[in-house]
Amino acid sequence: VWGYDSDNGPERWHENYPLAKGDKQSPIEINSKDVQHDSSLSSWHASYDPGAAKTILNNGRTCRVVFDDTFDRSVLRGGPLSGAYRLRQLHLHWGSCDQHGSEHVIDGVKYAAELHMVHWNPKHGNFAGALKQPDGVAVVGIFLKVGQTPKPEMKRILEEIENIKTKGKEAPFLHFDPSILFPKSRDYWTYHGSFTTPPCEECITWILLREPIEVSSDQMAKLRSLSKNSENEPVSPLVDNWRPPQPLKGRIVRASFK
Ligand SMILES: NS(=O)(=O)c1ccc(O)c(NC(=O)NCCCCO)c1
Ligand SMILES: [Zn+2]
Repeated sequence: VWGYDSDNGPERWHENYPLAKGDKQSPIEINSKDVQHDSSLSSWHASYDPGAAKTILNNGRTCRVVFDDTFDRSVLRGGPLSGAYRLRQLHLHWGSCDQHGSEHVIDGVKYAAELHMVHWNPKHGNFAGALKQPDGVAVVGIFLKVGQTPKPEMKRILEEIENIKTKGKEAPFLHFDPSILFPKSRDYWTYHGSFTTPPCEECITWILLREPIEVSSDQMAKLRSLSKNSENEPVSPLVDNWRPPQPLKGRIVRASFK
């Protein structure tokens, strides 16, 4: 089964998931000098219902918060998107130390972690159907940087980690509006790419926020206290669950800002 170790990691995913060698893979390295400012890009808007939050779980590969996406309850619209995309889940990728952990790399900078808010286009019926469409999924990516003024909003997710230490553990996670995690600026980069995990379907419009949010080193340590093993297996820390940047293959990255 795929993972992030040397025997089942990103360099070998293509053996079982051929899409991993596609021309529109994610993440990518973004070099500001190659980015095209697109003045026609509008601003994006999230209208999330805190009541849609359901559970938080450790699936052995990430920590994920799941939302009710059975109707247009929490949606993202605008920016590069046409129509309203439903929020389905959010999860994170992080490193074994503060110096790396993000999937996208910005002008050579790797952040300590990257938070993904995953939305899908209901015009394709359901999430499984959306995975087969180029405009099926939209993921907002937020970079986490270790700093001195950590955002209190991350506290809620990190407090819950105590209850989901090992793979398969799940806990109720109610009354949570993830838009509190957004940074002040709405500036973003956007490009067309894929899931950063197998099967790596190329159905994602990526919306990467330029301004990172701050977390404390203790908060990062909390994230790294998660285990990828089940309860009665040998302890194996859940860290470095990030895919390295993939070939751009001629894709254009657009910026909403100058
Ligand atoms: N990183 S991403 O492109 O935003 C992304 C968005 C939605 C996803 O579902 C995945 N994949 C995922 O969560 N895989 C780990 C557990 C699979 C269960 O074995 C990745
Ligand atoms: Zn992700």
